[in-house]
Amino acid sequence: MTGAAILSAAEMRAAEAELFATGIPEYDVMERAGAVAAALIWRVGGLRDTLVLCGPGNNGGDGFVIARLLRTQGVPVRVATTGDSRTPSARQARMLWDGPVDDIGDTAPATLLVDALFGTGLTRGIDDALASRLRSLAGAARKCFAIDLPSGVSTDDGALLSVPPHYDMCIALGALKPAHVLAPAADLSRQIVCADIGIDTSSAMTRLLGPPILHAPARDAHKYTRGLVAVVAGDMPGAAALAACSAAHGGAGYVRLVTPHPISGLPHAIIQIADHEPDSRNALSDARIAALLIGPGLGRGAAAVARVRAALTHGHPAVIDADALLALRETGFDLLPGKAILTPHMGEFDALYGQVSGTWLARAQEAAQRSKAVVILKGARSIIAAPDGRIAVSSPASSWLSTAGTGDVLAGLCAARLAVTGDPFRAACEAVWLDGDAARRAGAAFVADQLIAALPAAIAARLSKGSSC
Ligand SMILES: NC(=O)C1=CN([C@@H]2O[C@H](COP(=O)(O)OP(=O)(O)OC[C@H]3O[C@@H](n4cnc5c(N)ncnc54)[C@H](O)[C@@H]3O)[C@@H](O)[C@H]2O)[C@@H](O)CC1
Ligand SMILES: Nc1ncnc2c1ncn2[C@@H]1O[C@H](COP(=O)(O)OP(=O)(O)O)[C@@H](O)[C@H]1O
Ligand SMILES: [K+]
Repeated sequence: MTGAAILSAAEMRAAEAELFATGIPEYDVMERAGAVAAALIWRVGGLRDTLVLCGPGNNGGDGFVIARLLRTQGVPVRVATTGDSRTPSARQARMLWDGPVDDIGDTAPATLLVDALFGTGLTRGIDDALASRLRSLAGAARKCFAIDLPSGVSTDDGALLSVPPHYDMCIALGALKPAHVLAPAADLSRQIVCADIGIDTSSAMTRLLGPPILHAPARDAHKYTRGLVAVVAGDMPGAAALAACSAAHGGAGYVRLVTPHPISGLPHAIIQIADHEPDSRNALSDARIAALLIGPGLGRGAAAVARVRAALTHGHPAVIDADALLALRETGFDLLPGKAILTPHMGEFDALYGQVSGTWLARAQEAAQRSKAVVILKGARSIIAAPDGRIAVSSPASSWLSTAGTGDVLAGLCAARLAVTGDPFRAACEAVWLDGDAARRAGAAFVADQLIAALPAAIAARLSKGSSC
């Protein structure tokens, strides 16, 4: 899996412990962290007067290193603290700082503010007086930097434990944390930069969604080897039509729309199969179907549940969306094929899985394990979870996606990528990435049809070198 690693506070501590076990002293890692952060602040802030706020733990220790290194560059730096430094590394960093140390309660503001109060060690909301002092110093500064995390956020779920200010840059140390990718904490910083401090993150199971590498069809490809997608339509044919078009533009070799009523206005390339049998038996028994999509416009009630049940008996790799997700409440998850992608938005997620506790990452993970399927929890940032523990979190997508039919487009795209790759997690990751990129290309106020039109360009941009189009 590509994309920057996302580690929880406990995983970060374990990764640091592994690094220390190789013989690297903890303080050296703090120096490294401070050096990378100071270089980033120097690049943005230059010689402007700077106030570094240092807390009692190692986050505060990072702050003392940053202050010392900026000072050696000639930056006028002041440090203000909440009190004593409580860890050995923080004390060492403080000892090496030879400038004055103010009390945070009465220090003067500066042009640049560096928040090194609390990082992954925050256990509860910071008290109101300190939180309000942080906000007023940040409000008086021209630029604010958060070291590792904005002080006052919960590392593992992105909740705000107190009311933090907004930052121009958050410098994540060693790895991203869930609070860097989950709202509301993730929305506090205009820019989030991850600083390499020597932590090995190669085995991280949770990652930011990275750009996929796609391949043009093989030289000897034909429509069936490229992937046959069957889309099952229902009561509202428009949604299935959108999904079918999306599958066709998403790279499938052949798209069949199995529909009870002929749909006009579709591209001729989409083959419509009249479905006069309620169980679609003949239309779906073709062993060449590489991905089945059911849900967009399906409808609800006993007939829809029966249709889902019948469609899934063929065992084709499947994408289950919209109304078909609700039907799964009746059928249970055992009906799902070995390769399946479920695409609930938050409402469908709650309806399907009930109240699952924990962070959104943990909830998506538990849902994937319970249903033994890849789950895309859709939202401004979508979470893609596989039953084996892998999770990818997308960067925020264009908010213009909040328009009717874009879920159908994503479902069709998932089906196309599933048909092409045969790998549900990879397909889901590719689909979410391409969907987000197509939305960016579609610009403002697009409708779902225009999102589909932008898919070929999004795919072309991710083709591997050597792929011809
Ligand atoms: N362990 C390491 O080697 C490294 C740690 N690093 C830094 O260390 C940070 C984690 O350090 P710590 O574990 O010391 O934790 P923090 O520095 O985030 O904060 C912990 C301290 O704050 C106190 N505290 C927690 N919640 C509080 C609250 N609501 N009000 C007042 N005090 C509160 C705790 O009692 C403790 O003294 C990371 O975020 C990162 O910035 C980096 O230097 C990289 C290396
Ligand atoms: N505010 C937003 N910012 C970014 N993406 C969004 C936002 N709101 C919705 N989306 C995306 O738009 C799509 C909407 O899907 P869905 O709710 O199923 O819509 P529909 O049923 O109308 O097709 C999902 O891919 C979701 O991730
Ligand atoms: K901080």
